[in-house]
Amino acid sequence: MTEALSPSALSPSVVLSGITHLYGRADSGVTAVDGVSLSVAPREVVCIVGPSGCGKSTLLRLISGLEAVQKGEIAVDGQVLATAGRSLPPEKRPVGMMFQDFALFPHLTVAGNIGFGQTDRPRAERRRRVDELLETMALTRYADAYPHTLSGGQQQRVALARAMARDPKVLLLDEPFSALDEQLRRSVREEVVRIIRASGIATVVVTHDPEEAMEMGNRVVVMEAGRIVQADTPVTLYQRPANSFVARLFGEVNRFEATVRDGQIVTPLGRIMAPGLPGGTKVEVACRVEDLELLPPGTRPDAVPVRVRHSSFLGPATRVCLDLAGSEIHARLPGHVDVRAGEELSAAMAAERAMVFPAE
Ligand SMILES: Nc1ncnc2c1ncn2[C@@H]1O[C@H](COP(=O)(O)OP(=O)(O)OP(=O)(O)O)[C@@H](O)[C@H]1O
Repeated sequence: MTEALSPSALSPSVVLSGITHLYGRADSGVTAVDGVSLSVAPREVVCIVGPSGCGKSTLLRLISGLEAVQKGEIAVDGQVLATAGRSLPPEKRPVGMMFQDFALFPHLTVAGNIGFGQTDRPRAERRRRVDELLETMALTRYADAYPHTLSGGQQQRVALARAMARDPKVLLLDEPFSALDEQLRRSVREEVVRIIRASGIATVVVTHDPEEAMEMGNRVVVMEAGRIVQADTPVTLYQRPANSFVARLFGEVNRFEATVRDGQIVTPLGRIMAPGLPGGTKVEVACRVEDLELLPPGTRPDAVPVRVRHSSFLGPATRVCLDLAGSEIHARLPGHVDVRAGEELSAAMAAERAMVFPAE
């Protein structure tokens, strides 16, 4: 099948409906994607984040056409690209893809790389688009250079330009910054986000780095074992995670098992009001390490005694490991905090920010 299958009334942008994907045999294979439905609005940048093997790359490969859809439907800009057994080939899809290793052609110049694969356009138009992209990416002076003579950040921009060259309706970026070192990554990331937002192309970014997802995405989709666990804005994901896995993905937490009694949950760090939860319900209480306050002993009635095990200065913050009645908890305090191993302190939890989940 080489032509579009049919227009879909549902899809203003990218619409994935009920996608399930299995590698290998039905009885012994791996379900890489398990019933995923997701829409991406025009101009939206959606980041898919999750641990290794959760199915992120498979999802991108399905949208780009590198993998055939087995179950469900993929539509882009109102055009159904793939359903089970029927698929538009990758080169016919209005999709631009950028890979983690950039995958530039070493024997082609920068301009050659950007213009590659646009044979369906008149030469003059192709040239104009390449020039335009060279300018957008601040690469005009490198037009005739070969990829190996460029820095990692410049190569990144060439790869992005190539992905954008055919004016795709959707851009797919798979771990776009993993080949760059930490320092370069931050500045290149800002630059790439600026270019993508200015282009207005709906974009799906796959990353295993939650901070990267929060920084880039209007919306962040958290995947675990082939399924979407939560899709929300970065602020909502951080403040109201759907479960303990999501809470832990976006920052270090202290976790306690507890049971609801008379509308309250008693934790080693104090009481939390839990109106509406029936008595006897087993729960997990999670408290972010930055929501723990450390005070001199005896300063507040709601604080509990702790002893410092050790601390690490991390630059913007100090991470303190504490003994709380024989178990270990952690606090993260802004700046440099001078605490010593063995020091007695008291710890108070910001109860209003504590998160309560069903016990696992
Ligand atoms: N070609 C393949 N053949 C068999 N199994 C595969 C294949 N590609 C991926 N898988 C399996 O499918 C699951 C999902 O893989 P996928 O690459 O989509 O995950 P991911 O979230 O992108 O992981 P990573 O962050 O490590 O790239 C994994 O269990 C993986 O081992």
